[in-house]
Amino acid sequence: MSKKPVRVAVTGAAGQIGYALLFRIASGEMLGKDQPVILQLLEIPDEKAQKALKGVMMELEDCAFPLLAGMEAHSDPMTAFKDTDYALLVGARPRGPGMERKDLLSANAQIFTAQGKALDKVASRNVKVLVVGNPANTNAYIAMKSAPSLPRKNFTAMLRLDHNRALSQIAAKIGAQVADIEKLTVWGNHSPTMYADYRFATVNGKSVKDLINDQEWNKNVFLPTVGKRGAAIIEARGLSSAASAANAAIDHMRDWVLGSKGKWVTMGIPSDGQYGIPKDIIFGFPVTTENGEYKLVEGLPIDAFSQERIALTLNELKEEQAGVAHLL
Ligand SMILES: NC(=O)c1ccc[n+]([C@@H]2O[C@H](COP(=O)([O-])OP(=O)(O)OC[C@H]3O[C@@H](n4cnc5c(N)ncnc54)[C@H](O)[C@@H]3O)[C@@H](O)[C@H]2O)c1
Ligand SMILES: O=C(O)C[C@H](O)C(=O)O
Repeated sequence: MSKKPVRVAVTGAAGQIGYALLFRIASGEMLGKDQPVILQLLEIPDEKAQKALKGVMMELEDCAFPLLAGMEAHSDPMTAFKDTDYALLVGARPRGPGMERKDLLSANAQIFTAQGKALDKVASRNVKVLVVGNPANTNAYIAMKSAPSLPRKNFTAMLRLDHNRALSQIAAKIGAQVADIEKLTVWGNHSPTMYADYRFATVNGKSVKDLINDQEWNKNVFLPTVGKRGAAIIEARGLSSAASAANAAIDHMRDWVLGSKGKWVTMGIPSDGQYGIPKDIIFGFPVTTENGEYKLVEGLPIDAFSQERIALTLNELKEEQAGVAHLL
Protein backbone atom coordinates (compact mmCIF):
# COMPACT_ATOMS: atom_id res chain seq x y z
CA MET A 1 0.00 0.00 0.00
CA SER A 2 1.33 3.43 -0.82
CA LYS A 3 2.26 5.79 1.99
CA LYS A 4 0.18 8.79 3.02
CA PRO A 5 1.67 12.04 1.66
CA VAL A 6 3.59 14.23 4.10
CA ARG A 7 3.67 18.01 4.03
CA VAL A 8 6.96 19.74 3.35
CA ALA A 9 7.13 23.52 3.73
CA VAL A 10 9.99 25.35 2.05
CA THR A 11 10.56 29.08 2.49
CA GLY A 12 12.45 31.19 -0.01
CA ALA A 13 11.14 28.72 -2.56
CA ALA A 14 11.85 30.95 -5.56
CA GLY A 15 15.43 31.61 -4.49
CA GLN A 16 18.54 29.92 -5.82
CA ILE A 17 18.75 27.26 -3.09
CA GLY A 18 15.02 26.64 -3.55
CA TYR A 19 15.62 25.99 -7.24
CA ALA A 20 18.27 23.39 -6.44
CA LEU A 21 16.23 21.83 -3.64
CA LEU A 22 12.58 21.44 -4.60
CA PHE A 23 13.10 19.08 -7.52
CA ARG A 24 15.14 16.74 -5.36
CA ILE A 25 12.53 16.73 -2.59
CA ALA A 26 9.80 16.03 -5.15
CA SER A 27 11.80 13.18 -6.68
CA GLY A 28 12.08 11.41 -3.31
CA GLU A 29 15.75 12.03 -2.58
CA MET A 30 15.04 13.54 0.81
CA LEU A 31 12.32 11.41 2.37
CA GLY A 32 12.58 8.22 0.35
CA LYS A 33 11.51 6.92 -3.04
CA ASP A 34 8.23 5.61 -1.56
CA GLN A 35 7.17 8.77 0.28
CA PRO A 36 4.69 11.08 -1.51
CA VAL A 37 5.04 14.77 -0.62
CA ILE A 38 2.88 17.87 -0.70
CA LEU A 39 5.01 20.99 -1.16
CA GLN A 40 3.88 24.11 0.72
CA LEU A 41 5.99 26.88 -0.75
CA LEU A 42 6.48 30.27 0.86
CA GLU A 43 7.76 33.42 -0.77
CA ILE A 44 7.52 37.06 0.22
CA PRO A 45 4.30 38.86 -0.71
CA ASP A 46 5.93 40.58 -3.66
CA GLU A 47 4.66 40.35 -7.21
CA LYS A 48 8.01 39.46 -8.72
CA ALA A 49 8.81 36.76 -6.13
CA GLN A 50 5.34 35.23 -6.37
CA LYS A 51 5.56 35.21 -10.16
CA ALA A 52 8.96 33.51 -10.01
CA LEU A 53 7.51 30.96 -7.58
CA LYS A 54 4.70 30.21 -10.05
CA GLY A 55 7.38 29.60 -12.68
CA VAL A 56 9.19 27.11 -10.45
CA MET A 57 5.89 25.35 -9.79
CA MET A 58 5.22 25.12 -13.52
CA GLU A 59 8.58 23.39 -13.92
CA LEU A 60 7.83 21.05 -11.02
CA GLU A 61 4.57 20.18 -12.74
CA ASP A 62 6.42 19.53 -15.99
CA CYS A 63 8.63 16.96 -14.26
CA ALA A 64 5.53 14.81 -13.58
CA PHE A 65 7.12 13.47 -10.40
CA PRO A 66 5.12 10.42 -9.30
CA LEU A 67 5.76 11.32 -5.64
CA LEU A 68 4.54 14.92 -5.90
CA ALA A 69 1.06 14.63 -4.43
CA GLY A 70 0.31 18.34 -4.26
CA MET A 71 1.81 21.80 -4.39
CA GLU A 72 0.75 25.16 -2.96
CA ALA A 73 2.11 28.73 -3.21
CA HIS A 74 1.90 30.94 -0.13
CA SER A 75 2.85 34.45 0.93
CA ASP A 76 1.97 34.04 4.62
CA PRO A 77 3.74 31.62 7.00
CA MET A 78 0.44 31.03 8.81
CA THR A 79 -0.94 29.25 5.78
CA ALA A 80 2.36 27.90 4.42
CA PHE A 81 3.11 26.00 7.66
CA LYS A 82 -0.40 24.60 8.19
CA ASP A 83 -0.05 20.98 9.39
CA THR A 84 3.43 20.77 7.94
CA ASP A 85 5.54 17.74 8.92
CA TYR A 86 8.83 19.21 7.70
CA ALA A 87 9.88 22.84 7.40
CA LEU A 88 12.99 23.93 5.53
CA LEU A 89 13.54 27.58 6.37
CA VAL A 90 15.72 28.77 3.53
CA GLY A 91 14.31 32.22 2.81
CA ALA A 92 16.50 35.00 4.11
CA ARG A 93 18.65 37.70 2.67
CA PRO A 94 21.88 36.17 1.38
CA ARG A 95 25.19 37.80 2.11
CA GLY A 96 26.68 39.79 -0.75
CA PRO A 97 30.40 40.39 -1.48
CA GLY A 98 32.23 41.93 1.48
CA MET A 99 29.22 41.69 3.80
CA GLU A 100 29.54 40.12 7.26
CA ARG A 101 26.94 37.63 8.42
CA LYS A 102 26.37 39.71 11.53
CA ASP A 103 25.06 42.55 9.35
CA LEU A 104 22.14 40.35 8.48
CA LEU A 105 21.24 39.44 12.04
CA SER A 106 18.50 41.95 12.78
CA ALA A 107 16.69 41.75 9.44
CA ASN A 108 16.64 37.99 9.63
CA ALA A 109 15.65 37.95 13.30
CA GLN A 110 12.33 39.50 12.36
CA ILE A 111 11.71 36.87 9.70
CA PHE A 112 12.47 33.98 12.04
CA THR A 113 10.43 35.35 14.95
CA ALA A 114 7.36 35.51 12.71
CA GLN A 115 8.02 32.08 11.22
CA GLY A 116 8.65 30.50 14.64
CA LYS A 117 5.34 31.89 15.87
CA ALA A 118 3.54 30.57 12.82
CA LEU A 119 5.08 27.10 13.24
CA ASP A 120 4.00 27.17 16.89
CA LYS A 121 0.41 27.89 15.94
CA VAL A 122 -0.23 25.80 12.84
CA ALA A 123 2.46 23.16 12.13
CA SER A 124 2.26 19.47 13.02
CA ARG A 125 3.28 18.97 16.66
CA ASN A 126 6.09 16.73 15.38
CA VAL A 127 7.36 19.13 12.73
CA LYS A 128 11.05 18.74 11.97
CA VAL A 129 12.59 22.13 11.25
CA LEU A 130 15.84 22.79 9.40
CA VAL A 131 17.09 26.36 9.25
CA VAL A 132 19.34 27.10 6.28
CA GLY A 133 18.96 30.89 6.03
CA ASN A 134 21.86 32.74 7.62
CA PRO A 135 22.89 33.25 10.30
CA ALA A 136 21.48 29.73 10.49
CA ASN A 137 22.23 28.78 14.12
CA THR A 138 20.88 31.99 15.57
CA ASN A 139 17.89 32.01 13.23
CA ALA A 140 17.08 28.47 14.42
CA TYR A 141 17.43 29.66 18.02
CA ILE A 142 15.01 32.55 17.34
CA ALA A 143 12.48 30.26 15.65
CA MET A 144 12.74 27.75 18.53
CA LYS A 145 12.27 30.47 21.16
CA SER A 146 9.30 31.83 19.21
CA ALA A 147 7.62 28.40 19.21
CA PRO A 148 7.33 27.45 22.89
CA SER A 149 4.64 24.79 22.37
CA LEU A 150 6.84 22.72 20.03
CA PRO A 151 9.61 20.41 21.29
CA ARG A 152 12.98 22.23 21.33
CA LYS A 153 14.69 19.23 19.81
CA ASN A 154 12.71 19.71 16.59
CA PHE A 155 14.64 22.87 15.69
CA THR A 156 17.95 22.35 13.90
CA ALA A 157 20.41 24.41 11.89
CA MET A 158 22.44 23.36 8.89
CA LEU A 159 26.10 22.53 9.56
CA ARG A 160 26.06 19.77 6.98
CA LEU A 161 27.56 21.92 4.26
CA ASP A 162 30.59 22.56 6.48
CA HIS A 163 30.73 18.83 7.25
CA ASN A 164 30.63 17.92 3.55
CA ARG A 165 33.22 20.57 2.69
CA ALA A 166 35.52 19.19 5.39
CA LEU A 167 35.02 15.62 4.11
CA SER A 168 36.10 16.60 0.60
CA GLN A 169 39.17 18.51 1.80
CA ILE A 170 40.29 15.56 3.91
CA ALA A 171 39.64 13.04 1.14
CA ALA A 172 41.78 15.11 -1.24
CA LYS A 173 44.56 15.49 1.33
CA ILE A 174 44.91 11.78 2.08
CA GLY A 175 43.87 10.45 -1.33
CA ALA A 176 40.79 8.67 0.02
CA GLN A 177 37.16 8.39 -1.05
CA VAL A 178 34.73 10.56 0.92
CA ALA A 179 32.51 7.52 1.36
CA ASP A 180 35.25 5.77 3.35
CA ILE A 181 35.68 8.59 5.89
CA GLU A 182 33.74 8.23 9.12
CA LYS A 183 33.48 10.01 12.46
CA LEU A 184 34.15 13.51 11.29
CA THR A 185 32.35 16.36 12.99
CA VAL A 186 32.01 20.12 12.90
CA TRP A 187 31.48 21.95 16.17
CA GLY A 188 29.71 25.26 16.58
CA ASN A 189 28.40 27.97 14.34
CA HIS A 190 27.85 27.83 10.58
CA SER A 191 30.42 30.57 10.05
CA PRO A 192 34.18 30.87 9.55
CA THR A 193 34.58 30.14 13.30
CA MET A 194 33.22 26.57 12.90
CA TYR A 195 35.62 23.89 14.10
CA ALA A 196 35.88 20.94 11.73
CA ASP A 197 37.40 18.20 13.87
CA TYR A 198 38.99 15.08 12.33
CA ARG A 199 40.64 13.81 15.54
CA PHE A 200 38.22 10.87 15.74
CA ALA A 201 37.86 10.34 12.01
CA THR A 202 38.81 7.08 10.35
CA VAL A 203 39.31 5.96 6.79
CA ASN A 204 38.88 2.24 6.28
CA GLY A 205 39.55 1.88 10.01
CA LYS A 206 42.78 3.94 10.05
CA SER A 207 43.09 7.19 11.99
CA VAL A 208 42.78 10.24 9.70
CA LYS A 209 44.71 12.33 12.22
CA ASP A 210 47.62 9.90 12.11
CA LEU A 211 47.54 9.76 8.32
CA ILE A 212 47.63 13.56 8.06
CA ASN A 213 49.94 14.06 11.03
CA ASP A 214 50.31 17.77 10.35
CA GLN A 215 48.87 20.20 12.89
CA GLU A 216 50.16 23.18 10.89
CA TRP A 217 48.04 22.04 7.91
CA ASN A 218 45.06 21.57 10.21
CA LYS A 219 45.38 25.04 11.70
CA ASN A 220 46.62 27.09 8.76
CA VAL A 221 45.17 25.37 5.70
CA PHE A 222 42.31 23.00 6.50
CA LEU A 223 40.32 25.07 9.00
CA PRO A 224 40.61 28.37 7.07
CA THR A 225 39.72 26.61 3.80
CA VAL A 226 36.57 25.03 5.21
CA GLY A 227 35.66 28.11 7.27
CA LYS A 228 36.01 30.55 4.40
CA ARG A 229 34.60 28.31 1.69
CA GLY A 230 31.27 30.17 1.61
CA ALA A 231 33.08 33.45 1.01
CA ALA A 232 35.33 31.83 -1.64
CA ILE A 233 32.26 30.58 -3.53
CA ILE A 234 30.68 34.04 -3.38
CA GLU A 235 33.93 35.54 -4.66
CA ALA A 236 34.15 33.05 -7.52
CA ARG A 237 30.50 32.80 -8.52
CA GLY A 238 29.24 36.23 -7.53
CA LEU A 239 26.46 34.36 -5.74
CA SER A 240 26.43 32.28 -2.57
CA SER A 241 26.57 28.49 -2.74
CA ALA A 242 23.23 27.09 -3.79
CA ALA A 243 23.48 23.57 -5.22
CA SER A 244 25.89 22.44 -2.49
CA ALA A 245 23.69 24.08 0.16
CA ALA A 246 20.59 22.37 -1.22
CA ASN A 247 22.49 19.08 -1.31
CA ALA A 248 23.49 19.51 2.34
CA ALA A 249 19.87 20.26 3.28
CA ILE A 250 18.79 17.03 1.59
CA ASP A 251 21.54 15.11 3.43
CA HIS A 252 20.59 16.64 6.79
CA MET A 253 16.86 15.89 6.51
CA ARG A 254 17.30 12.46 4.91
CA ASP A 255 19.62 11.30 7.67
CA TRP A 256 17.40 12.77 10.39
CA VAL A 257 14.29 11.06 9.01
CA LEU A 258 15.68 7.83 7.56
CA GLY A 259 18.65 7.28 9.90
CA SER A 260 22.43 7.51 9.58
CA LYS A 261 22.91 3.75 10.10
CA GLY A 262 25.34 4.21 12.95
CA LYS A 263 27.43 6.85 11.15
CA TRP A 264 28.22 10.23 12.66
CA VAL A 265 26.72 13.26 10.96
CA THR A 266 26.86 16.90 11.99
CA MET A 267 23.69 18.74 12.93
CA GLY A 268 23.16 22.11 14.58
CA ILE A 269 20.96 21.18 17.54
CA PRO A 270 19.87 22.90 20.77
CA SER A 271 22.37 22.09 23.48
CA ASP A 272 21.32 20.48 26.75
CA GLY A 273 24.60 21.57 28.31
CA GLN A 274 26.86 18.88 26.81
CA TYR A 275 30.51 19.76 26.24
CA GLY A 276 30.00 22.94 28.29
CA ILE A 277 27.74 24.53 25.66
CA PRO A 278 24.98 26.47 27.46
CA LYS A 279 21.46 25.10 27.15
CA ASP A 280 19.48 26.19 24.07
CA ILE A 281 22.44 27.41 22.04
CA ILE A 282 22.09 25.81 18.61
CA PHE A 283 25.51 24.26 18.13
CA GLY A 284 27.06 21.93 15.59
CA PHE A 285 27.59 18.55 17.27
CA PRO A 286 28.36 15.00 16.17
CA VAL A 287 25.15 12.97 16.19
CA THR A 288 23.87 9.61 15.06
CA THR A 289 20.27 9.30 13.90
CA GLU A 290 17.73 6.51 14.16
CA ASN A 291 13.93 6.25 14.01
CA GLY A 292 13.53 9.96 13.29
CA GLU A 293 15.56 11.07 16.31
CA TYR A 294 19.11 12.31 16.64
CA LYS A 295 21.41 11.34 19.48
CA LEU A 296 24.43 13.40 20.43
CA VAL A 297 27.75 11.56 20.55
CA GLU A 298 28.80 12.23 24.13
CA GLY A 299 31.97 11.85 26.13
CA LEU A 300 34.53 12.69 23.44
CA PRO A 301 37.83 14.01 24.83
CA ILE A 302 38.41 17.69 24.09
CA ASP A 303 42.10 18.69 23.97
CA ALA A 304 43.45 22.22 24.51
CA PHE A 305 43.42 23.20 20.80
CA SER A 306 39.87 21.94 20.37
CA GLN A 307 38.77 23.69 23.55
CA GLU A 308 40.14 26.95 22.20
CA ARG A 309 38.37 26.53 18.87
CA ILE A 310 35.09 25.51 20.49
CA ALA A 311 35.27 28.55 22.80
CA LEU A 312 35.80 30.83 19.80
CA THR A 313 32.75 29.62 17.89
CA LEU A 314 30.68 29.51 21.10
CA ASN A 315 31.57 33.13 21.87
CA GLU A 316 30.40 34.18 18.45
CA LEU A 317 27.09 32.42 19.00
CA LYS A 318 26.72 34.05 22.41
CA GLU A 319 27.31 37.45 20.80
CA GLU A 320 24.73 36.73 18.10
CA GLN A 321 22.28 35.62 20.77
CA ALA A 322 22.88 38.81 22.79
CA GLY A 323 22.31 40.82 19.60
CA VAL A 324 18.78 39.45 19.20
CA ALA A 325 17.82 39.15 22.89
CA HIS A 326 15.68 42.30 22.73
CA LEU A 327 13.57 40.78 19.95
CA LEU A 328 12.58 37.64 21.86
N1 LIG B 1 23.50 27.14 6.31
C1 LIG B 1 24.19 27.07 5.19
O1 LIG B 1 25.10 26.22 5.07
C2 LIG B 1 23.92 27.99 4.03
C3 LIG B 1 24.58 27.79 2.82
C4 LIG B 1 24.32 28.61 1.74
C5 LIG B 1 23.40 29.63 1.87
N2 LIG B 1 22.79 29.85 3.08
C6 LIG B 1 21.80 30.91 3.26
O2 LIG B 1 20.55 30.51 2.70
C7 LIG B 1 19.76 31.65 2.44
C8 LIG B 1 19.11 31.57 1.08
O3 LIG B 1 20.09 31.60 0.08
P1 LIG B 1 19.70 31.74 -1.47
O4 LIG B 1 21.00 31.71 -2.20
O5 LIG B 1 18.62 30.79 -1.84
O6 LIG B 1 19.14 33.22 -1.51
P2 LIG B 1 18.20 33.89 -2.60
O7 LIG B 1 18.26 35.35 -2.35
O8 LIG B 1 18.48 33.36 -3.96
O9 LIG B 1 16.77 33.36 -2.19
C9 LIG B 1 16.19 33.69 -1.00
C10 LIG B 1 14.70 33.73 -1.26
O10 LIG B 1 14.08 33.89 0.01
C11 LIG B 1 12.99 34.74 -0.18
N3 LIG B 1 12.65 35.29 1.12
C12 LIG B 1 13.22 36.31 1.78
N4 LIG B 1 12.59 36.54 2.93
C13 LIG B 1 11.59 35.64 3.00
C14 LIG B 1 10.59 35.38 3.94
N5 LIG B 1 10.47 36.13 5.05
N6 LIG B 1 9.73 34.37 3.71
C15 LIG B 1 9.83 33.64 2.59
N7 LIG B 1 10.76 33.84 1.66
C16 LIG B 1 11.63 34.82 1.86
C17 LIG B 1 13.45 35.77 -1.20
O11 LIG B 1 12.37 36.41 -1.84
C18 LIG B 1 14.27 34.90 -2.14
O12 LIG B 1 13.50 34.40 -3.20
C19 LIG B 1 20.70 32.82 2.66
O13 LIG B 1 20.49 33.32 3.95
C20 LIG B 1 22.08 32.21 2.57
O14 LIG B 1 23.06 32.97 3.25
C21 LIG B 1 23.03 29.03 4.14
O1 LIG C 1 28.58 32.45 3.74
C1 LIG C 1 27.49 32.59 3.20
O2 LIG C 1 26.76 33.59 3.33
C2 LIG C 1 26.98 31.49 2.32
C3 LIG C 1 26.82 30.20 3.01
O3 LIG C 1 26.57 30.30 4.36
C4 LIG C 1 27.95 29.26 2.73
O4 LIG C 1 28.53 28.73 3.69
O5 LIG C 1 28.24 29.00 1.56
